[in-house]
Amino acid sequence: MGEYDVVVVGAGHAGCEAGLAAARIGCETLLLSMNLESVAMMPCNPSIGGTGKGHLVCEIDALGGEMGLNIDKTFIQSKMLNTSKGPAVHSLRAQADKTRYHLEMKKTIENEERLSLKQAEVVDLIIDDGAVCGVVTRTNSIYLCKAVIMCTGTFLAGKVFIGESAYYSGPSGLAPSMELADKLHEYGLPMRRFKTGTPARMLASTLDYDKMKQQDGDEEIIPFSFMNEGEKLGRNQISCWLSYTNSDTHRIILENIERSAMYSGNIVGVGPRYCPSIEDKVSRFKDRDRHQLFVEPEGLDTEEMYIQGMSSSLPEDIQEEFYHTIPGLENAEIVRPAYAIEYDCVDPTTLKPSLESKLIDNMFCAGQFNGSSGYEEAAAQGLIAGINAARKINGENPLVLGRNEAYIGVLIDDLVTKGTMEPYRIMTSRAEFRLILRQDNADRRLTEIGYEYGLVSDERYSKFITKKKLVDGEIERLRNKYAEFSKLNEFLASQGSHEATNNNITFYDLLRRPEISYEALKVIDDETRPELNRAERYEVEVRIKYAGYIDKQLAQVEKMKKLENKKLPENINYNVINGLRLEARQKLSEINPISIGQASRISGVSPADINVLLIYLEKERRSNERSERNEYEG
Ligand SMILES: Cc1cc2nc3c(=O)[nH]c(=O)nc-3n(C[C@H](O)[C@H](O)[C@H](O)COP(=O)(O)OP(=O)(O)OC[C@H]3O[C@@H](n4cnc5c(N)ncnc54)[C@H](O)[C@@H]3O)c2cc1C
Ligand SMILES: NC(=O)c1ccc[n+]([C@@H]2O[C@H](COP(=O)([O-])OP(=O)(O)OC[C@H]3O[C@@H](n4cnc5c(N)ncnc54)[C@H](O)[C@@H]3O)[C@@H](O)[C@H]2O)c1
Repeated sequence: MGEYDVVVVGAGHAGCEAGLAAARIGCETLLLSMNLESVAMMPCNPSIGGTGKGHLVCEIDALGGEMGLNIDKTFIQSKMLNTSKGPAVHSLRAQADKTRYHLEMKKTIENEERLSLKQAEVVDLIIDDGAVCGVVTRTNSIYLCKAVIMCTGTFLAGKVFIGESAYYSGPSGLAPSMELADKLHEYGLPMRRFKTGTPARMLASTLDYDKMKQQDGDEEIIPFSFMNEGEKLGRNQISCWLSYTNSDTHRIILENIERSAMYSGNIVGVGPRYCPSIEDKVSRFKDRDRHQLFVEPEGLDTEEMYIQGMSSSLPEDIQEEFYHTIPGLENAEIVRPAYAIEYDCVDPTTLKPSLESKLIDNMFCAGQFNGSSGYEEAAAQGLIAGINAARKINGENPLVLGRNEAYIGVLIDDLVTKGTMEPYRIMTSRAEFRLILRQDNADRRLTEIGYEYGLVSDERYSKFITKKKLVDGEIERLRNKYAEFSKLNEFLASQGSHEATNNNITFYDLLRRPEISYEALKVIDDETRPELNRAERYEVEVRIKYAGYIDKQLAQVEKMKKLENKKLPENINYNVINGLRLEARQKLSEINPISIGQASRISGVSPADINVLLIYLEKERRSNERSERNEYEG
């Protein structure tokens, strides 16, 4: 039916980024989805971002991906979370209009040069000499290609559970992908069974809003994309609502717990620890007398409300009973019941850091297929898989982001190095260099890389360079500029700064005081102060206020880099290296790390094993040097 450079299987959040990235880099790309209604579909929470996830979206954007731009077009409420904590964990979260999010992404894909979107179910791969070179669809069409990107999400052998009922299905009543799942097992890919769940949806007009607490978005809109300015994006259009479970809710759930598919033993898949079902929360945290839940509109043109925090696999009659005990939901009409879904995914330790399979050449993998959970995690991997499929075709080295460069680096390194026994969710606590991996500096960390790899447009790049120059210039100006002594102590007192000074002091040092903001300095600053926008002012302030901590972290990064730069050859035979423990030999052979740094993060590889590897590398280096010299001399 056709020949392409890249075929992407699945047009969820991973597949959309993968397809766009490969096409933007110059590959003729085909994006196949079982159903075009599932393009960038949100089968669960109608929101993008949140703790850790907001960071991923900013990074995707800085590299030239689409998720940030798409949510900026379609958000209906925006909120910065964790503002009472340090800037490292500030996380942007936006409610999306679910349907508009899907339609806007579909439109972007439809209008992208070199990218074709088609509805088709892939049922098999064509593999020649260990490398994938095409796909076969249910209607026996064959598409040949140089690389395939697997992004099948929760559809692969999807099975839905509601109480005692269980049936094969994809999410939201869509068809599951069964044949492809069988083929992947046949090809010997080590597959896993994971599960996830979603709460009920309720009819907005049947809720009692007087009994719930209104949750409005922020006054000031902060965009996800570095290309946008908040003031131009529109405003918050909806409210969310906060309510709580109570002892009646918990009693009903506990009395019927055996009827939950999770507890009856029907579900074999492992669920996400950090998005537990309400059954899990009530049974695991028995001392808690209530759990909070948010009622969130799914869009502007629908009456459906999402009940965040209350996913379940209890039967429908029990769902009716326990949801109705919640203040505000007493008379709620359930329009879609909560359900759990089990699906197949691959063991991510069988992937290289480029996201290419170690078992089938030219097959790249991304998203829920790799054992992660979440739209943002999926999109981040999709982007990298798209870039690396294109680079492999062009004979170039893959893009592998370090743990010090991006949350995307942390996410992929965790998956391919440590593996995961449950759906993996990103969290700020998973990153060791949080203070340098902030949302606000994602452009500084990644836009040049995106430009070099061919994804960032000239327009984005020049916007970034202008911002960089402005911010760096302003920091330099503040470092060299002294406050006028006659105005100083009066200013300090006005800011509640008790530490008066008898010395001259620079604006830079003034700004290091926690109680003094960049904005406040304006009154003692003169006309040389440049006009900065919100993002630029924020970056200036954070970089000065946290300079000490940031420098400390950068020094740690330098240490880590030494280990990351010590590359391990791909064909190393760990079984013949003396001194390695048996477990280390097995794990190192399985993961085949690319560097000493990656090796040191494999569970089961001890510091003593790392020393053995370092000695081995040094011996190899000397022996290579000797043979080179001998060759030269003789
Ligand atoms: C019930 C439920 C609850 C969830 N809860 C949340 C949540 O609250 N928040 C959250 O962020 N994430 C949640 N998730 C997970 C979230 O949906 C995924 O993490 C995210 O959508 C994964 O993106 P993806 O691109 O990997 O896969 P998906 O979005 O699932 O997309 C898969 C795509 O692959 C296509 N496809 C599959 N097989 C084939 C085939 N053989 N041939 C052609 N096309 C194929 C599908 O049509 C679809 O387009 C939930 C998922 C479900 C179903
Ligand atoms: N819910 C599930 O069953 C499930 C299953 C799989 C994956 N996930 C993952 O979970 C993420 C969604 O997780 P979640 O359900 O924990 O929600 P979330 O990550 O969006 O977090 C919700 C939290 O956001 C805060 N919040 C602030 N303002 C809010 C508002 N107006 N409305 C709602 N919450 C507000 C609250 O602290 C609340 O606890 C997805 O990104 C996905 O990765 C969830």
